[in-house]
Amino acid sequence: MKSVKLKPRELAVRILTEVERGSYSNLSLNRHLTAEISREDRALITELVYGVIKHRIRLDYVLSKFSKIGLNDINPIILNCLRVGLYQILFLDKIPDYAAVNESVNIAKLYSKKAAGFVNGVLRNVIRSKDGIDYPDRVKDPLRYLVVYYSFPKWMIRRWLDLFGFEFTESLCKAFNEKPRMCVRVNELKINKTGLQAFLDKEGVVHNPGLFLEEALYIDDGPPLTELDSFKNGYFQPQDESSMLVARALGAASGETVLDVAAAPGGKTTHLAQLMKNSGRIYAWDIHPHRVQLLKETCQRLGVSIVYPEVRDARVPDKNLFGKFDRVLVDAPCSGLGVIRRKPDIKWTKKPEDIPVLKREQLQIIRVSSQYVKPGGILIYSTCSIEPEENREVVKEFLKENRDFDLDDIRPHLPEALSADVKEQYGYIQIYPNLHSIDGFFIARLKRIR
Ligand SMILES: C[S@@+](CC[C@H](N)C(=O)[O-])C[C@H]1O[C@@H](n2cnc3c(N)ncnc32)[C@H](O)[C@@H]1O
Repeated sequence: MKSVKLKPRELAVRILTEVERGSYSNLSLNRHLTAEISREDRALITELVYGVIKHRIRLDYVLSKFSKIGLNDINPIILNCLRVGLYQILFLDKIPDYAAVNESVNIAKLYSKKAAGFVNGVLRNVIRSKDGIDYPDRVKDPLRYLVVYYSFPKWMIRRWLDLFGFEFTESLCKAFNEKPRMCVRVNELKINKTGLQAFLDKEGVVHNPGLFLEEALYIDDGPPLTELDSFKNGYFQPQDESSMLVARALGAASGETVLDVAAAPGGKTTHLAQLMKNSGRIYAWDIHPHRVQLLKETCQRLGVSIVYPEVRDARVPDKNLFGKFDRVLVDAPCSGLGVIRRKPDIKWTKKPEDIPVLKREQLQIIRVSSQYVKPGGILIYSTCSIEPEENREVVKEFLKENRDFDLDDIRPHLPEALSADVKEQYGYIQIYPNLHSIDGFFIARLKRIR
């Protein structure tokens, strides 16, 4: 059966079933959302897939109250039919409840009449009682309430309650469940901002200015980005504003020699090249060959010619390069717990035991990479995580064992609206989606003082 023949909800059920079997949701969506599918249908399928992934615990909690069969005993495809139907009933106002039920029943019919009857019965029962669903008590059992109502694994909520307390954790959960806006960076090597805005207007794209940065634009509606001529011509690069702050914080100037040790797919490398006006040299490494290939393609599309990509393991030191770089960027592999808005699978794929493993790897990478910085040079350490172990603890441990480095004031390199949030010692910033409306990120600026 070819995907293009499937109806949007059928396709959503199929993608969700693939994701449960181990596919990444974004890759599965890209594979199935072919050009033949209308813009509206693509938007609906994406909404249903991400919605069900984001709200899985809450959906299953409600279903288990209305199903006589235990959820583990339901065929995975039928269970996803139920989840897709329920997601529309609970979260999408624009779809009438009866339409959501009928569509799920029709998909179930493809499997068996009995399954269709079951789906119909469960969803109709939910509709009758949807305003009186009994969730865990917010005051008496805050942990379980947050887990169920916002659908996060218990270990994450426990960790955040310890770190931030209830109010902040709840607002963090809400922000992570919001639909992220698509942000792009104007590629000033090829076009200026007004030029790009005019081009996007002609392509029927609805765009709005960045929240913090001149070079950022939000794309709020329009055709799929990668199909636009403005994309193919390399006039912009999809990138969140948080991620753009990293290259800004490094502060590289034209003509300098820069090393980016974990560079693929190249969002920050190509931003650096832009800030350096495509003059100087950027050595860009990544451990994964297929990702280095992506980086090369991005450089080519954006007209960046000062990047020297290489497949390399940043944990392995290269003595010949010690002290050779004006600036080094360590955009470390991390848990990604700051970007759950964009990658909801992270809720279910990351485990608490991953964090100490990542921390060890991050420390290894920063220790080795710091040796490439010239005396007086700058080292940036960044992650898209909000976990202190991967962030300020890595920096703290690194500084404790490296008297050659010190924190350097990051504030002059940040937009004013954010520099106010930099805490004493002024060397780093932690960005949270609930406070700043951009992805969760950590950026530390260190200087080699000896
Ligand atoms: C956060 S991502 C980098 C994103 C990139 N800087 C950008 O802005 O597009 C981290 C990268 O580190 C790479 N990586 C993981 N372990 C590595 C290692 N030991 N050496 C070099 N790269 C590594 C991963 O393949 C991944 O591409």
